[in-house]
Amino acid sequence: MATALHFTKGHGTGNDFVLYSDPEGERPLSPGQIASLCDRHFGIGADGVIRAVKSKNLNTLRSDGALIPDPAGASALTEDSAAEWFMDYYNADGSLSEMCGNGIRVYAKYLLESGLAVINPGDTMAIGTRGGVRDLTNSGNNFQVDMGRWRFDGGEPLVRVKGVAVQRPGIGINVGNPHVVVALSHDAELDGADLTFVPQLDPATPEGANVELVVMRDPMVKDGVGQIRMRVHERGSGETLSCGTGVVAAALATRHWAGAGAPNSWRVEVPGGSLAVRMFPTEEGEHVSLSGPAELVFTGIVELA
Ligand SMILES: N[C@@H](CCC[C@H](N)C(=O)O)C(=O)O
Repeated sequence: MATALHFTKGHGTGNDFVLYSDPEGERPLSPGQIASLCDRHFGIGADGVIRAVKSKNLNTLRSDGALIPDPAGASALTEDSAAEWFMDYYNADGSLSEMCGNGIRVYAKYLLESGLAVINPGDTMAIGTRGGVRDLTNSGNNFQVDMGRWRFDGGEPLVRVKGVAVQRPGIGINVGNPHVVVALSHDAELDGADLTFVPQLDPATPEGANVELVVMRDPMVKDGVGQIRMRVHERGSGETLSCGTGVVAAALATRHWAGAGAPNSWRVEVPGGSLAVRMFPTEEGEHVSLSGPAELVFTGIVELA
């Protein structure tokens, strides 16, 4: 039986999402339904699906159709009791991801515009994710996300990318979700990469990884801000026009490669626009933030099988 789903389409620097509201946790979708919604020919078309659900009601749909509570919701509330809303994020192939840096800004805008939450300019709101609670600040026309602690993770696998002549060493960085960042030599090499194929990692990681290809701008630092260009192959979604967590991982990797004296503010250009990254000290160690636009484009109703 087909049922109707009210949705909103949104994007952050061209990384696009289907968002829908399910505060009580009555409508989690199956991986097949998510893949159908994201299909660019037979569905709405998107890089991912975001379900707006209250943290206390977070659940998942088992393959036999049973709804089971997801402990990530309770964990979010334990971490921060203010994290009333949870970003339940799925890639275009229906797989789960822990975190989405563009999606969370679009999600905040969706909560705001649909009257589900109030985030006045200058206000900060805590949102639960499977990668931990994230604080979002409404800075007027943009949103800034405190992406929290980050870590080197996953070693330095060799990365083979179609269209790039030789294998390159990457660097594994986790910002809630897993990334491998690879430095390329120049713009032509970045433009020549064929990201319709999944980059091959050696050794492969069981949970997979998002792979970012990066080129430093010339000069690499302008007015105290580091500048890089990036393309990305997202786990579960393929090449996208932007990836917020990938942008953060790329800035962290480039600062690491640049060594002592490298800046803590970065501007990262992606095919869909540009995003700002800032590393800053906190009592619990260094945090990193991501700032950029969030747009809601249209709403609609879709019939779900
Ligand atoms: N587009 C996102 C990342 C989405 C999840 C990613 N594909 C994964 O599987 O970890 C972003 O803006 O961060």
